[in-house]
Amino acid sequence: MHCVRTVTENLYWVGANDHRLALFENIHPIPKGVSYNAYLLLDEKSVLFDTVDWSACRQLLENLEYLLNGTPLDYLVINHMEPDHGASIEEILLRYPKVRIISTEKAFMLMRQFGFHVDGHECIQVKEGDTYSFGDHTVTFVGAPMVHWPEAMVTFDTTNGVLFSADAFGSFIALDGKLFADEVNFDRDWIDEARRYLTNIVGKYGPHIQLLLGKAGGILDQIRYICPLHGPVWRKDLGYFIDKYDKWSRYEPEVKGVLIVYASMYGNTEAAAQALAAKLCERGITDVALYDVSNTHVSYLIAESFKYSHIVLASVTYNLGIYPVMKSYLEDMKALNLQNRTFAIIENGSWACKSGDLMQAFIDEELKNMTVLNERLSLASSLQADKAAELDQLADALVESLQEDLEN
Ligand SMILES: Cc1cc2nc3c(=O)[nH]c(=O)nc-3n(C[C@H](O)[C@H](O)[C@H](O)COP(=O)(O)O)c2cc1C
Repeated sequence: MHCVRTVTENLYWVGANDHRLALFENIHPIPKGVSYNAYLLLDEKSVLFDTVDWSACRQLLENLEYLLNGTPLDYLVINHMEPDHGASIEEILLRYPKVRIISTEKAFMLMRQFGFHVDGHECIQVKEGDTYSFGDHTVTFVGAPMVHWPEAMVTFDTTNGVLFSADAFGSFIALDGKLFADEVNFDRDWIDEARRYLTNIVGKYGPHIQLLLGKAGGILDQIRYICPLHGPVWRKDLGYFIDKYDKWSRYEPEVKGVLIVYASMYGNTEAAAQALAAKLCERGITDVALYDVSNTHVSYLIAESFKYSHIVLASVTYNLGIYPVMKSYLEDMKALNLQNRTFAIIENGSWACKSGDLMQAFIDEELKNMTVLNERLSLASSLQADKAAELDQLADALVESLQEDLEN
């Protein structure tokens, strides 16, 4: 049975939802699922924009069969061939052998690498600025390399103002009947997962997103719909989401507040993290989030690190090193290019405390444009009363730095 939604006149969402996949890219938990979006335009010619993951192929085929109603599929536009969108290409080619495929040179190369068997079908190679008409609708193709693979492009329909934005403006969470961002409470229920999607999947490529935003900026007044490959379609308040993307891709914090991430085996470092959180709240800084690095998947920590302006790292020393899970979180920050944050450090050790110096060195040497506050809290096994003044100094320094940020 088909399951489709109308985007706008003659344009349909023909994708599917996935609640079975536990790990996106086999690494990021998606407890609320994900959607694979594909779109069908019924003009003089019929055009399918992208396909879906192999697990959702059957639903896509039923949706196409219903809407095409016995007529052929004329074109398949592949904006992004990564297997969660491109895996069903081959099945489409088998079912609709006369379909012409439109994509970039690199995408065709990668399709062949992945064994999608496009040869023998008409492959139309397009590049930045090329246009194509399907009848009433004329589209322009715009390169979007590294958002999120090198072959990616986006397609803009100049007739109805629809931007097929590939992985840009996507989000985790299955749609489950809803299609538009204005049909959900996005700022309450979706923004955290949208941030987690963007920062972990494409976070490394901020400058490439900026490039794409620059291109979109030139036609902003013409864009009426943003149709991404995951998550809801945007038709209202586009500026809200574009502004988030702008901040994330410039590595600018969204919130002047404090993220505290602690690594603790027996609870003493955790107690110091909790005491600091209480001191901050007592000083009126209530935008404080606290996480145990050991039981929080790093994708959540990365998303929160992109959100907050200040990050406190509290770690035990472990075999003369940083606690391994904390180290891995720091490595992820580096891999995803996080910049422009202010850090504070709490260290703990029972006989040879090293974690503070090591974390400081990592931030200074491996990360870009970071500041580390001088006020470090050093613990010998547990937080004792004689450290009360140091704890206060750390809280004061964080408040002062936040206030400086707020004034700028
Ligand atoms: C396996 C293991 C290795 C440790 N290695 C060190 C070390 O190299 N240097 C040190 O000063 N403390 C070391 N510690 C002590 C911890 O850094 C920390 O002081 C202690 O676990 C108390 O903090 P917690 O309650 O937050 O876990 C180690 C503890 C464990 C369990």
